[in-house]
Amino acid sequence: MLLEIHNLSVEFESMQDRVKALQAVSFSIDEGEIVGIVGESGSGKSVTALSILGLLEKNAHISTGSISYKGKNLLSLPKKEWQSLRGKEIGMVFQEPMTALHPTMRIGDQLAEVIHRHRSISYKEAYRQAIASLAEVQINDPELVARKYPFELSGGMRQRVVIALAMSAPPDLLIADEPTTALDVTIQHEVLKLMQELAQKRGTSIMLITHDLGVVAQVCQRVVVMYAGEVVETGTTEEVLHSPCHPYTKALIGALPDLAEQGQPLLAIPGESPDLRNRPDGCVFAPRCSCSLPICREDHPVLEPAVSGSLTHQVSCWGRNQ
Ligand SMILES: Nc1ncnc2c1ncn2[C@@H]1O[C@H](COP(=O)(O)OP(=O)(O)OP(=O)(O)O)[C@@H](O)[C@H]1O
Ligand code: NI
Repeated sequence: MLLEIHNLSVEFESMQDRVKALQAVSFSIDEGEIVGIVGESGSGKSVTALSILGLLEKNAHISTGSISYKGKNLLSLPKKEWQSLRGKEIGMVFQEPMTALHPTMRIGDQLAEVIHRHRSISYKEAYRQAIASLAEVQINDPELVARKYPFELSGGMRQRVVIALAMSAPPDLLIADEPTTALDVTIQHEVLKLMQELAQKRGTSIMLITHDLGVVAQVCQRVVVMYAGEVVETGTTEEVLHSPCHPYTKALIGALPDLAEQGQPLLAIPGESPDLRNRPDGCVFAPRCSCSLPICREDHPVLEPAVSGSLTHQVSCWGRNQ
């Protein structure tokens, strides 16, 4: 197993209150696997990503759990070691490519600089490889693009450059937080395909955060469904999308006209998400659930096999056998 998150809980503290953003999150990512993380806004997807990267804000407090990467718990690693994994072994791509790029540095130099830093080769050779990596992310005329500044490129081109940057080390794990949300649908498709191909070629695992179940259907082998900072269901893409078990997953999928179609953001389901400052004792989804039982308001369910004996398909729901 490349990455194993176990029982991870994260709280944000402020003067007034304490927001429990993640509650006992557990899931894993295997070598070469693309795992989709889905869930409505505020469900804790980005906090999970930032926890792995060691980029949580100062007011965040990891109250329980471990994040084991290649068998080492990142949370107990010296800060320096964790930092050196980031950008090298663990790459990242975020929604807004501009944040990853230096605004006043030419594309070719940015890439060459990173490549030069991670490998023991001359700058000249690194620049040559930078051009090659631009070609690899299917940028036409890479020599020309290498001389441009980020603001001179379209959003889709910029995100390709960021992917080239993230893949240049190359990483064993790529954490992509809604990498294509800001792009238009046809470009989204191309950029995703590109990430998928690069990952396959290099054996890179991807943790892909997305709002788009069509994207999951297309590129992910496994899915983790999050709700209010908890994993409520997980399984192979086939299991989760075709035999969803949790009422929340069912609601998400039921609201979609066509799963195979990309570019359909998750629709809002009725009701409000729970107050993360004051988590309910029972199931977090119970107040919005159309099939809740008396026990759902009292006791917290845990992840258990969705059908008896299943090792992959797990769900946290008292009504799972009904
Ligand atoms: N620095 C912070 N201080 C306080 N609360 C925070 C902070 N960062 C995140 N949170 C809270 O943690 C919860 C989870 O946020 P997160 O950004 O992980 O959601 P998300 O699933 O990525 O949502 P989206 O789909 O909108 O990106 C939210 O309720 C958010 O308000
Ligand atoms: Ni997010």
